Amino acid sequence: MPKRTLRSLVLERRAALDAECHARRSRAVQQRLLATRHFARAGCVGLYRPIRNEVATDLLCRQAWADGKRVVYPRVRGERLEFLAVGPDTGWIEGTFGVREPAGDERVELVAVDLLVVPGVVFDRDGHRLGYGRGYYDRALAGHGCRPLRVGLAFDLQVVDHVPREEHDVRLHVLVTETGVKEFAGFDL
Ligand SMILES: Nc1nc2c(c(=O)[nH]1)N(C=O)[C@@H](CNc1ccc(C(=O)N[C@@H](CCC(=O)O)C(=O)O)cc1)CN2
Ligand SMILES: Nc1ncnc2c1ncn2[C@@H]1O[C@H](COP(=O)(O)OP(=O)(O)OP(=O)(O)O)[C@@H](O)[C@H]1O
Repeated sequence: MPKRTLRSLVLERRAALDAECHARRSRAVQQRLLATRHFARAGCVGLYRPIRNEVATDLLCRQAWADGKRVVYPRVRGERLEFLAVGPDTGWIEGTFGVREPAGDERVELVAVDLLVVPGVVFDRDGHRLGYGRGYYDRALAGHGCRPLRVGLAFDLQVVDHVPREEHDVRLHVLVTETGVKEFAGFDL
């Protein structure tokens, strides 16, 4: 199935989740990640501010702060993503594509991030993902090797057998859904 068809099909499925179901499943996904050694070990965690029924990240953010971890969120700058440190008092402004972005100005280089939660629309069983088709995360992560650890968050309804792949696609190390944590082969975690 072409990327665009797959993307709109899954977006439609995800949009159909009602608020209660979305909240319950988001909690389950986040609790699974919170229970991993990956989260426990990370001193700096990158999150995203959800749009369009993406898995919520609020519990991850609160737990990270409670643990004294550093938390960063992305901001779109032209074709690039920047990551900014965020605390409980950070303000948010409406950025590109309707995503809220930190108002602060404390930039953190991606090499200083231990675990990056990567948003996406469709995910497959080998760690490939499809975003909204602008390539921001693929560009940001190109050439970064194993740091940061790339973790996808998804509802099971977003996972398919095979996502069409291209040369520039950056594979995830770990995918977390409400039913499990999958660590992909080929990485030494
Ligand atoms: N929550 C979240 N934050 C994120 C991303 C993301 O996927 N999710 N990004 C991941 O890159 C970056 C922002 N990039 C984005 C790119 C496109 C769209 C999007 O909804 N595109 C619409 C068209 C919107 C328009 O052109 O006005 C679409 O594809 O239909 C959203 C975010 C950084 N922050
Ligand atoms: N490493 C890269 N260098 C230059 N351009 C890139 C790179 N990675 C992706 N792109 C550009 O981004 C475009 C969109 O890529 P793709 O369809 O894989 O995005 P996506 O994974 O759905 O989106 P996103 O990463 O934003 O969530 C590609 O057509 C390509 O031109």
